[in-house]
Amino acid sequence: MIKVEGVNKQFSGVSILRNLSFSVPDGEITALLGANGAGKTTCLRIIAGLLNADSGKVFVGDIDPCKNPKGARRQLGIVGDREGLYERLTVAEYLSFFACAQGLTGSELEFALQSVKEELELSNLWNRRTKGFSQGERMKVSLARALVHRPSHLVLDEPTRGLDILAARLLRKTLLRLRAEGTAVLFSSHIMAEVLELSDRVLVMAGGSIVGSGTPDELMQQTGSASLEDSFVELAYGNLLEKDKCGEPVG
Ligand SMILES: Nc1ncnc2c1ncn2[C@@H]1O[C@H](COP(=O)(O)OP(=O)(O)OP(=O)(O)O)[C@@H](O)[C@H]1O
Repeated sequence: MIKVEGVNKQFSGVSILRNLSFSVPDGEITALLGANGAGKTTCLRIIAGLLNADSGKVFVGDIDPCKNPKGARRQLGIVGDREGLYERLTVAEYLSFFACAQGLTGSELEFALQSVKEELELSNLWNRRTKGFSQGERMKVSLARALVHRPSHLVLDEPTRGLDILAARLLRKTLLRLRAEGTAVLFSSHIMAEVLELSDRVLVMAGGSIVGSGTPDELMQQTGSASLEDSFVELAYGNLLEKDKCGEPVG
């Protein structure tokens, strides 16, 4: 389970996350939704240990990434908003480097590399240097890096960004397999069809906190909406839309 407890974060004196709390259960896929700038990436970067919260706590399993970043990283796969590939390495060298950094060696390392190569259909890219890779190819390699050490928790920031239809399908299939194996999966997205297809639970962020959570059906019931998209708009922009209707300035 991933737990976020009372997390606050400011940038240049502006509050981005305010007493943010939620949990991501094992064996479930949880979607994190929010308007542009709502703080999703900031939240995911804090869980990944790439950014410190001003206050509050995060747990990956039992581990606090602030106290034990290496231990948390072993249990966590991250697909971030910046791919950060090492362009002079081939895909095989790059993934091998990351798997070794997570403590894999010998036959265990070989098995992990082969598994990820097959599952993510990376054969045609395997011995190519990543310099010049397309966005979709870069995303596939990032996903492979996140999965190569078989983490029990997975955090993905808009993972289908740049993927073509077949690659997006492959990603969805992979996430569903990981869920069945008990992995706790958290992903951010703006694509409602994808959220509906994949998520067990949805978290809606606005104003730096969670303003709605539940299954897609529960959110629709709570807001009296006919679709998940309408529920999201109601929860994430409801106050702004009300103000707009009253002729007050928005923003
Ligand atoms: N390092 C930083 N310095 C200053 N402001 C930042 C920094 N990182 C994020 N922000 C600001 O924090 C807010 C939340 O950004 P964040 O990237 O978390 O949003 P998001 O929900 O992921 O948005 P999107 O859907 O557009 O990707 C934005 O207003 C952003 O400009």
